[in-house]
Amino acid sequence: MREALLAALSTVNDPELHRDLVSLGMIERAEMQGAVAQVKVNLTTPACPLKGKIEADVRAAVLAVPGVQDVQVSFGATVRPAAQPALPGVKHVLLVGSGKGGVGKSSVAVNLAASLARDGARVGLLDADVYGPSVAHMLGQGSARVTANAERKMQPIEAHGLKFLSMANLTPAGQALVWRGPMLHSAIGQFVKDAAWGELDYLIVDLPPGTGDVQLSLTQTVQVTGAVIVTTPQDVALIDAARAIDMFRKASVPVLGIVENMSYFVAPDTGHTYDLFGRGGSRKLGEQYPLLGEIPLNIEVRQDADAGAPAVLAHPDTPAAQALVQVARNLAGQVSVLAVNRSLTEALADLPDQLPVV
Ligand SMILES: Nc1ncnc2c1ncn2[C@@H]1O[C@H](COP(=O)(O)OP(=O)(O)OP(=O)(O)O)[C@@H](O)[C@H]1O
Repeated sequence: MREALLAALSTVNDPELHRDLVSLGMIERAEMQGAVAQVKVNLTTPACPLKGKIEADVRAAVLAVPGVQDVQVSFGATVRPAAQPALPGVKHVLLVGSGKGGVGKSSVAVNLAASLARDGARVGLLDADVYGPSVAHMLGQGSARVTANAERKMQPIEAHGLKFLSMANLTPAGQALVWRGPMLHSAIGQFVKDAAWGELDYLIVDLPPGTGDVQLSLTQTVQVTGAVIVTTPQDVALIDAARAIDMFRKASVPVLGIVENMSYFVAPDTGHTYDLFGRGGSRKLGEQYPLLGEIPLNIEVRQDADAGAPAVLAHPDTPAAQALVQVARNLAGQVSVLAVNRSLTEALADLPDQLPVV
């Protein structure tokens, strides 16, 4: 009977990976208890954007097996690491960048991290926006101080289900950082490598806006899985976003997608939609980069950031929070696609040129 279940499950494709669940090694359990089939699917990320579809497809395929009267589908998740893991214990380093300042990059980074953590992933957030660190404030930890552990490594601060490090928790409040390139380079290196991040599925890095020293440092210091570009639909932001994309391309960092923030505003009193900065402009950035989502302007996003709680946790039912959750899941999906495709390519490359004659 197990063979019949597996045969049925091998007809179900992961909608993003375009291969069947059995050959992807995603079926952890397939057995009968009486007339009820028990199937456990091990997803490639707990933030799987298409979990609902996978569940419906599994159910339909297994119900077609003769003798099966009902199906119970359960899920686990193991994030597949990048071909070369970024750091010991860290499966993926994901950069969040923008060309222009003030487009909401830090707000997006904080909410992506919180959303992935709420979905069950182990998440770290590094505030590499050293000149304007806002992550600590957005997580309500502006006055926390970073401590060192027994191995003299920086101990990330824990808040809202994730770990983070920010320059704001190392320098006295209100003081500006006046560092040149080489000092920045070593500080970023320490943030990444000399911190006790522990086991992480995703380390999200909030970059400073633009295309400068910090961005370059990071891509040289650590194996990055990919970058996300945050922009508004406004032409000036899009022009700068295109520059950021070009920088990542030159540094061989894959661009995993675009997030269009402040896409539109729905007036709470009239329900009218206003496209304050234009709309849909991110599509102009090119077909080759997936649009991970369009996030409306919502007063809660700003208020929650000021109050120190990510909107995806504090106001999960608002349209902006829902859009941010979707962006986080779409991003996790893109990371899975990249990781699975890379490991397949590597496995193929490892095959001998000529298979032995048996
Ligand atoms: N979707 C949104 N709705 C409402 N307010 C938002 C939204 N996104 C960001 N904001 C607000 O806009 C301001 C700028 O956001 P944020 O600091 O995240 O931008 P940034 O791109 O990281 O800026 P910087 O270039 O300074 O690093 C903040 O006050 C934030 O709360």
